[in-house]
Amino acid sequence: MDLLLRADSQHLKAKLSIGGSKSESNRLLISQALENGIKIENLSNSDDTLVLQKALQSQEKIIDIHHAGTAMRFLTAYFAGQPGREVILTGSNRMKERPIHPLVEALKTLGANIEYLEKEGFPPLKIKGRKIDRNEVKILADISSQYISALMLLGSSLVNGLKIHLEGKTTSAPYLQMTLQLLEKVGVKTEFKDQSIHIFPSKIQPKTIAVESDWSSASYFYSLVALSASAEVELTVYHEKSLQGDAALVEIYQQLGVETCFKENFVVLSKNNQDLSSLELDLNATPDLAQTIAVTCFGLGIACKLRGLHTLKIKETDRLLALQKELQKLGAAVRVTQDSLSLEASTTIREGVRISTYQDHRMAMAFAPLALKAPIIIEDAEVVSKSFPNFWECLKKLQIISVTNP
Ligand SMILES: O=C(O)C1=C[C@@H](OP(=O)(O)O)[C@@H](O)[C@H](O)C1
Ligand SMILES: C=C(OP(=O)(O)O)C(=O)O
Repeated sequence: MDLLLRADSQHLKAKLSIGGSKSESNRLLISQALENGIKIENLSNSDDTLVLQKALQSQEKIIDIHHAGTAMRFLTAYFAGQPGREVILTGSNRMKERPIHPLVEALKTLGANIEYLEKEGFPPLKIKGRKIDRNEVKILADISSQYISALMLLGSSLVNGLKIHLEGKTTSAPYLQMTLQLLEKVGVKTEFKDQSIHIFPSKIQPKTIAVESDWSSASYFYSLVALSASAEVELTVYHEKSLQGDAALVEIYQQLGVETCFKENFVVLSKNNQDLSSLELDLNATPDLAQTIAVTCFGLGIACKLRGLHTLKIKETDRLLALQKELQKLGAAVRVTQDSLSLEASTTIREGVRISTYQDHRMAMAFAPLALKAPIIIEDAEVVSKSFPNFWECLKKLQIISVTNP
């Protein structure tokens, strides 16, 4: 389904309830599978969470996690440590191109039995679960933090705990902190010192945990507010103290003219004047914000230089190339390298351009706010369900009107 989007008003006013964080939800689902007394409130309704939940309940031999990176990585470690269980873990065509060898090799050194069924180093995998009693492992930390979170979650179930030594420059570091803090919340003792993470032998506690709403999903409303004439947009449930690294939005978008006011369990976003002519950021810690920020800068006519983006090439699509192609269609002058994107300030935005989304939810959601500047067509708009199934409903509440299959 393609959607033509146009804004009925440049003034945004709405109260929106955003779904639970998929990252927090997916970690807690693994902890819950290990200790079923754990209760989760405000669980994400994203496809990535539903697919993980279904996989954990399934007794089937073949488990297909589609596009969900965290599900693929967390389940690889989880099933490797389930004695007597044998599964084939597979995913979408794109998932079969997303590397998993650092995690598989680390698990094998711990004694796991895992085979690659197609291409060496990539899903699908055949996993024969075993009791894992070795307790020390090293892993490359610069490709995806999800491998390390997967090991930490497994470590919380091991009788001897687990010591994980990180090699190379850590990418997406706040996601490791999120895993550690959620493990602590369910009673697992952890320590992260220098380049080593220690998960101490612990008994997971049957706690009730409330998931905060998803800050990556909030980014699209920050972009909308930045591109509006004026705004008063309430988003629930958010707190000033977050486990999610993408809460860094608050500071980043302050530079782009968005003010955040924290209330009891929600935030109010409003529009301030900004006179920035260019923005330079290292997004190594917050890769999921890159597309939103690049598009906001384009819409505001601000130049930007975004660095620390090497992981974008192995996400749902090659996000650097996808951004470059689609921004160019709109008239942008943009260059990309293996790990950066530079955008020149532009004064015009072409109208009625069809934006391809490359089966990437964030391509659809990052470009949608440009409807405030010019009518825009988003192709395969249903892709948003990977992380944010209610996204288009929220846009409707902000009077961004959509026409189906233009
Ligand atoms: O652990 C997580 O929940 C995630 C970690 C990040 O991936 P990488 O560590 O692969 O960058 C992020 O991009 C992804 O959306 C969610
Ligand atoms: C990269 C993402 O997800 P994953 O790696 O879990 O598929 C994302 O949600 O932007």
